[in-house]
Amino acid sequence: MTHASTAPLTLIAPAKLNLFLHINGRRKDGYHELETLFTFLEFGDDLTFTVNNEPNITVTGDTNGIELADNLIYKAARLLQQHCDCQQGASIKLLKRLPMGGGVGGGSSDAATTLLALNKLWGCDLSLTELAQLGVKLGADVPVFINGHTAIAHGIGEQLENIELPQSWFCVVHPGQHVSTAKIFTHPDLKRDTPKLKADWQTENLGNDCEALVKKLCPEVEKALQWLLKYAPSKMTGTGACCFAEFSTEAQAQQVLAQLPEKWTGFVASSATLSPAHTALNAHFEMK
Ligand SMILES: C[C@](O)(CO)[C@H](O)COP(=O)(O)OP(=O)(O)OC[C@H]1O[C@@H](n2ccc(N)nc2=O)[C@H](O)[C@@H]1O
Ligand SMILES: Nc1ncnc2c1ncn2[C@@H]1O[C@H](COP(=O)(O)OP(=O)(O)OP(=O)(O)O)[C@@H](O)[C@H]1O
Repeated sequence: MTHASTAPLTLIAPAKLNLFLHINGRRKDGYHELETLFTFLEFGDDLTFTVNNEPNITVTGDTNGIELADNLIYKAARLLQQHCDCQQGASIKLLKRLPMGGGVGGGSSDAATTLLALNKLWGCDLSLTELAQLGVKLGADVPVFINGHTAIAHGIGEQLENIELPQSWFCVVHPGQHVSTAKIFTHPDLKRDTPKLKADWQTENLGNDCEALVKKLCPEVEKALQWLLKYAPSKMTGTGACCFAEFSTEAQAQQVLAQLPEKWTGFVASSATLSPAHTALNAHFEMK
């Protein structure tokens, strides 16, 4: 039985940061074996879902020129609808805050929030494991957003080991350049030979294997990192272009953001052990 609900539900699709990112090798299918630490930020896109009893799916709002069929929100909704043979549809409105191609996982997070929300709203009742198995078809980063917990990822990024981290504050800077994930992962100069971690790793000592190549290809990323490093330990996230500096208080992070050169954009947010999408979804369905 489905539980149709016509009241709109708004959920966040949070940003992720890769607190380190190691590339251990390349598989025959072209995908890379990774070790990376994912955390979520209390900052992201907003998605508003309104269920309808027709099977059509619409995506409106800040679609930024992405064709409906290419939008990861639409792809996620269709995938779930087909997988569950669901007769309902949805109107989905997007408020985009996350820079596209920024390394903060905006597209993957939008897809995961869509799967999480419609799974509940359409009454599909898939487990998180089943949703993650569907989600990985849309992108290697989707399962971590479905899992919803700070985690070390292995494999292509889909094998997750939940961990606890103390809360930090981050100043995230987008240096205006769009970096194609595919371009970085197919580049001959990418470092792909970092050995697997030993048990006693410390986040602060570990870097991002994509950083040297992206800095070479995108001078603005190098400049943004140099600028952030004046204030605090800083790294690039994912395949860039966003870079982040870590602080123990919000005030310290805001002080740095206030001095951001005008040519760049940025935001301050705290980390969250549990994805804010899960927190909001759990609160909504407990209230019902
Ligand atoms: C680099 C990270 O952002 C770290 O969080 C992700 O692993 C990328 O995840 P994503 O954007 O969801 O990646 P996908 O959309 O699946 O793939 C984008 C491109 O990156 C390459 N790719 C991705 C993940 C991975 N482990 N190895 C890869 O080589 C894929 O071949 C593809 O050409
Ligand atoms: N809803 C969406 N939001 C953002 N990008 C989307 C969306 N749907 C499709 N895309 C496509 O996905 C591409 C990657 O977008 P995204 O913002 O996830 O990159 P990213 O932050 O670098 O991701 P990652 O860190 O996972 O590599 C975009 O360039 C865009 O063409």
